[in-house]
Amino acid sequence: MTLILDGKAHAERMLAEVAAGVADRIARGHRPPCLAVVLVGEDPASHVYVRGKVADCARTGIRSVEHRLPAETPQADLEALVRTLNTDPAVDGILVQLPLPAGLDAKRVLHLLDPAKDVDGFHPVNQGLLLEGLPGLRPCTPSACMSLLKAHGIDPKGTRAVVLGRSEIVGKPMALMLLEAHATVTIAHSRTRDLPGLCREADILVAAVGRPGMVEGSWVKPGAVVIDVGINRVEDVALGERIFAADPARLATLKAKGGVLCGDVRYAEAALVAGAITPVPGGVGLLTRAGLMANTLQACR
Ligand SMILES: NC(=O)C1=CN([C@@H]2O[C@H](COP(=O)(O)OP(=O)(O)OC[C@H]3O[C@@H](n4cnc5c(N)ncnc54)[C@H](OP(=O)(O)O)[C@@H]3O)[C@@H](O)[C@H]2O)C=CC1
Ligand SMILES: Nc1nc(=O)c2c([nH]1)NC[C@@H]1CN(c3ccc(C(=O)N[C@@H](CCC(=O)O)C(=O)O)cc3)C=[N+]21
Repeated sequence: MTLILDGKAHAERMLAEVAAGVADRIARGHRPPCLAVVLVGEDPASHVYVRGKVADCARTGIRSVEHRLPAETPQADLEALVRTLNTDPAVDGILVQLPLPAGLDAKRVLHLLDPAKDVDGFHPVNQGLLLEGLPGLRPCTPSACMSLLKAHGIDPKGTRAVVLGRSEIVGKPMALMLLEAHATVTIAHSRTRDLPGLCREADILVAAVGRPGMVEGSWVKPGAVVIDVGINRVEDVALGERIFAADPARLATLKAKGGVLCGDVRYAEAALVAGAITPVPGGVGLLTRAGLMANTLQACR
């Protein structure tokens, strides 16, 4: 039987833990932690994610302050806002939602953040602490994946892990965390030759690419643990017919609703082969949000 790594259940546990930590601080006379979310432009997916984060803040007792800026905001204005939030003693965590609209330099903004308020773990100081294996604010998505493995008693030690994707926010930190947990890690990307063959060697396969249904069932080693980080919205029926060939219910939803969310992995195919697998939706995404709440409490402390 394939184990379904249920992100929702684990996120609930993590949120309850954060809520207890917040309540404890308040009982001891402290103010609640405060997260500032900066959202530039009108990207619909970003608005959905930010709404989710604000809901999680409400659930855990964390105060949230949203700063919405128009897409045409000049770089200097965005940087000025970040500087203000850096020095505001009422703000514990700052999240600048990515991607930024074209014309804005995300790296320059992220480098400006006070590392102690960088709840995304994207600042070079925090990335450097992770590289050295030291405590710091760590990127939420890979932390969430590690936490999910641990909660299910899956120990990466000695396993062969393959991470698809080498971004600063998911792929690279994911590989470092698996390495820290004593896996033997390979990082694959768009120039990697023979991805299917490489994936078939993985005891733990993490997909963080952003290509719907790229990982086919035949790429998965029997019994492997499959972590699907990708969040993609598919609207093209022809594409859906290919990637959901083994998933008639999802194909029907796509046709009926005009779009569905799916990961980088063909879930229905891969679940037949894998030992354990995360669904999309209901997997890593919810945990990423819960991890952000945990990081905000940590930054506040
Ligand atoms: N669940 C969650 O909480 C989160 C989900 N995501 C999702 O995860 C996915 C990845 O996000 P992110 O890391 O930011 O994406 P990026 O676009 O920054 O990185 C994608 C990576 O995938 C690689 N890649 C692209 N195409 C291929 C291919 N055909 N074969 C092999 N590798 C390929 C790229 O390689 P190269 O470097 O060579 O270009 C790159 O390293 C997205 O779907 C995103 O929405 C992201 C953050 C959080
Ligand atoms: N500074 C920054 N930090 C981020 O952490 C960050 C970001 N920018 N930009 C975009 C990506 C993506 N991301 C997700 C968060 C939650 C879900 C999530 O809640 N997903 C749910 C539901 C999704 C839905 O219904 O649309 C699920 O998978 O079940 C997904 C993806 C955070 N990211």
